[in-house]
Amino acid sequence: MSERTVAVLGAGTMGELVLAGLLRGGHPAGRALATARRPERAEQLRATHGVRVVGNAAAAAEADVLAIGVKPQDADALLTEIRDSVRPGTLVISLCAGLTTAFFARRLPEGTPVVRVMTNTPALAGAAISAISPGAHATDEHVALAEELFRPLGAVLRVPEKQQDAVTAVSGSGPAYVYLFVEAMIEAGVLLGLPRATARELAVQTALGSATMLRESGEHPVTLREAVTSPGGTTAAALAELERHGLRAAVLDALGAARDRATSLAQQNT
Ligand SMILES: NC(=O)C1=CN([C@@H]2O[C@H](COP(=O)(O)OP(=O)(O)OC[C@H]3O[C@@H](n4cnc5c(N)ncnc54)[C@H](O)[C@@H]3O)[C@@H](O)[C@H]2O)C=CC1
Ligand SMILES: O=C(O)[C@@H]1CCC=N1
Repeated sequence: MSERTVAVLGAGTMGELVLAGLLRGGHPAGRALATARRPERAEQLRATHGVRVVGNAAAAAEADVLAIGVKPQDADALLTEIRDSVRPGTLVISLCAGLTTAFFARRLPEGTPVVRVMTNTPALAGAAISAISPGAHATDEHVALAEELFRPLGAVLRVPEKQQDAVTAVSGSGPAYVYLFVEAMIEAGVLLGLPRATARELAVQTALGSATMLRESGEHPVTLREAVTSPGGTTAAALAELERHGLRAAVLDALGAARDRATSLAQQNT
């Protein structure tokens, strides 16, 4: 990867995380480009990362790998802008929720390899999970390049493209569900009389510890939950309330809604 020039087109929240990961992984800043819509944003990217910030067409003409970090609704306009500048064999990597590799292929020169990646914001802490799917013209080598680009952000895995909308529902949007749950635990702690700082420390460390246990023990969540739940005890009382309020059904419906939204983004942007 280090001998290739990588451009992040639309370096917003996710694009900047990809850029930062690339540079953290030792990629020379001289071989990294970014594009931005606002001049202040361009200046910020230059100052923070020491990369060149250029126009979309110039980036597309120079780079060997293009990471597309714009919102799904902005992808069509961006692709129209760069189409005539993309060189044969340039690898295009989409970060966009919902949009298919076929959407990109239709708007790029014939045969352009496209790889679709769904990552998530814990990339900021090197703890993302990035799911990678090759499009029609992407080879194993292209997927390996995408893996190399996303590995500094955290874990990577390959998934068939037809699973990407479900992946988006689970892990792409997933951090928001976890933050909501932790936020609710903090508020509940405050309601029970704990100082806010104490409630925050207890809730955050409990989320971190529980996630660490899930990963390191390899146990099923049910087994870990049962180990916390004493007969007639406090946890059983709490879990009964969560079930009574339909937590499980709410999660099923929420992830279904996220998946459906990803699918409709694709339908609105064919
Ligand atoms: N935020 C998240 O947690 C995740 C987002 N994604 C996907 O990543 C993509 C980006 O999302 P965010 O980073 O959250 O959005 P964002 O709004 O922070 O970043 C998009 C950036 O693209 C820029 N942009 C738009 N059109 C442009 C153009 N023509 N030329 C240059 N720059 C342009 C915008 O100014 C903005 O800075 C989306 O497609 C989203 O579906 C995927 C996984 C997680
Ligand atoms: O909310 C969204 O549409 C993006 C995609 C996954 C996470 N954030």
